[in-house]
Amino acid sequence: MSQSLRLFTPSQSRYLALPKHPYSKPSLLNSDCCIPIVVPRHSISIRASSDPNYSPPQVLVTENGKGVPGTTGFTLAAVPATDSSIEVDTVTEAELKENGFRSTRRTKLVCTIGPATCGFEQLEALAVSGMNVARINMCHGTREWHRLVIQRVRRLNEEKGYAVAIMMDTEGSEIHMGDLGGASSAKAEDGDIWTFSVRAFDTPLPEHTISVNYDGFAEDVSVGDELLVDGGMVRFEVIEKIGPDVKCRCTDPGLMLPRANLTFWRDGSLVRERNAMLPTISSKDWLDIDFGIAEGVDFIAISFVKSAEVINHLKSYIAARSRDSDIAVIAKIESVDSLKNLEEIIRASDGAMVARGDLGAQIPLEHVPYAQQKIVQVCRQLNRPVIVASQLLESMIEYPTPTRAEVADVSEAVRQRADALMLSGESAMGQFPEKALAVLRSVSLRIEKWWREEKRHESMELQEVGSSFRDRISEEICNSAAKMANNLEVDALFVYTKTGHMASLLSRCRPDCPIFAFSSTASVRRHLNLQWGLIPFRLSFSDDMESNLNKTFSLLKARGMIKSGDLVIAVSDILQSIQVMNVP
Ligand SMILES: Nc1ncnc2c1ncn2[C@@H]1O[C@H](COP(=O)(O)OP(=O)(O)OP(=O)(O)O)[C@@H](O)[C@H]1O
Ligand SMILES: CC(=O)C(=O)O
Ligand SMILES: [K+]
Ligand SMILES: [Mg+2]
Repeated sequence: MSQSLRLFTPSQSRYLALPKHPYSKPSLLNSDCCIPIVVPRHSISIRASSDPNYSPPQVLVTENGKGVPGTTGFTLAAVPATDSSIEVDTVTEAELKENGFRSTRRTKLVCTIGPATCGFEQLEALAVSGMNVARINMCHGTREWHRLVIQRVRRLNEEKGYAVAIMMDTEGSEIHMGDLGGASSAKAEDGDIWTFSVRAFDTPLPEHTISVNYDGFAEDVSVGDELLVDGGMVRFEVIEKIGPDVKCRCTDPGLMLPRANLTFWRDGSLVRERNAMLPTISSKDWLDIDFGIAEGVDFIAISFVKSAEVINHLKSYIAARSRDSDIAVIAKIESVDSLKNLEEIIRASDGAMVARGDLGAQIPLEHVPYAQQKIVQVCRQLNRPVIVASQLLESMIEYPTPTRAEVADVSEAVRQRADALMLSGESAMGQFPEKALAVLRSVSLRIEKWWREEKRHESMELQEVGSSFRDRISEEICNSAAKMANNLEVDALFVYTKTGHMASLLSRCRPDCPIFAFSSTASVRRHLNLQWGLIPFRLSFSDDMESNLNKTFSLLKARGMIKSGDLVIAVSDILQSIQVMNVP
């Protein structure tokens, strides 16, 4: 058994397990890592250490969770890289082989994971259907549940070659209802009287009672105010205040979901009393952020961002806590303040989300489409990925087909060339998560195909973003390469990038052809998976572009993903250059 073991470390360096052999090259191991591998009948996990003084890495062979006697004492030896040392997922590979470059999907897809999708097979089904990023919402579920989902996504990536990134979304401290004492929803009927209370209740809650998370609630509201649940899905009128209890009459009936957001309005405008002073990141959020850092999530999305300051604060916190981590911070634009400070917030962030659910509760609904367009545009100008989120396919929580209006809404976000579209309830707790994802995918593909059929190049005038001279050179190279790619109708752009920056600059140009982005770390590869038009590959490359290109061509040709004669433009941040060539 041991002679033929092949181990893949997280960085995909290759090692062979040699039984009872001197530990020759400890420095080749990356870091303290645990490598789960599966061989017939046995599941093996290996602990390796990069410390040269450390005794040979311990190998523990387990079967059904129990150690197998006589199987310790393996050591590791490096194996030269071979043909398969390029990493891409099987779905992309099959798509490239079958349909060619041009038809690959450019718009990325984010799925909120919930009870409907947290199983390994369900997560795998989403990955097969095109999920690029898995989102976990810290408003719901327990820490153990979140950890399990993260582990499953990791396993999927390791075992199947996907680069599904993990996004953790904070709860934020705006006003919301409690968890309904465990009920999945509560129905409010026309004329019903409900009590909204800041008291701490034991479960079960008294009938027609909703707990509210914000202590100042009962003082801030006034009799006559209109109380909106989830941005108006259900409406109440405040009729009486009795200490911590606020009695309300339902004026617009509907279904209330656990932890639904609450806003109150007076004389037609949103009331922001002391709740305007609530911190963007609550003490619970900080604990969740610590959890996210410890678990090494790829993105942390911050709810109800009001200013750039909170983003800067969080970024320095992350940097201090985890020296090598590259967790990206996504600003959720879902409040009046975030719209006021839009540019500086986006400049400070690594990306943004148009969180239309709460945004639509804070500004009049008819303002939301313009806000969306504006946020998408600003993000594009400042070279930050942008996600359009919430209610894209809301009816598919219950029904297997979307409404025409929903399809039109998805199309509009694709037409705006947002980087990514997001499913919320549709994938978290809906009845048709895979069907909903399939709709996002097919609508994206259809719109993108129209652009090609009509030869409609992207025409947005892009302002300069680079600050240093070197950055400006990279930017000019990418702008020119994208333009050349459109004019010469090349098959693909190749970009070799250490940090991912050069790939994002190409993506920003929204070229007609797909962008093959080669990076040497799995983490950069996952981050690139949120950006428009990028097909992220993991590949170790050198400073010699000639040899990088030859290596890539032969690896991709061997796997049938490109063929002789394909026209390619290559750029890199190693050697600032543009090369145009046919695949030999
Ligand atoms: N981990 C989870 N466990 C249980 N239900 C969940 C979970 N995640 C999401 N849901 C359900 O899916 C619905 C939609 O998810 P979504 O992430 O959009 O949350 P939300 O409550 O609308 O808040 P947000 O404004 O943060 O998006 C939730 O209202 C909840 O009912
Ligand atoms: C996604 C989210 O937080 C919202 O739409 O409100
Ligand atoms: K949230
Ligand atoms: Mg929200």
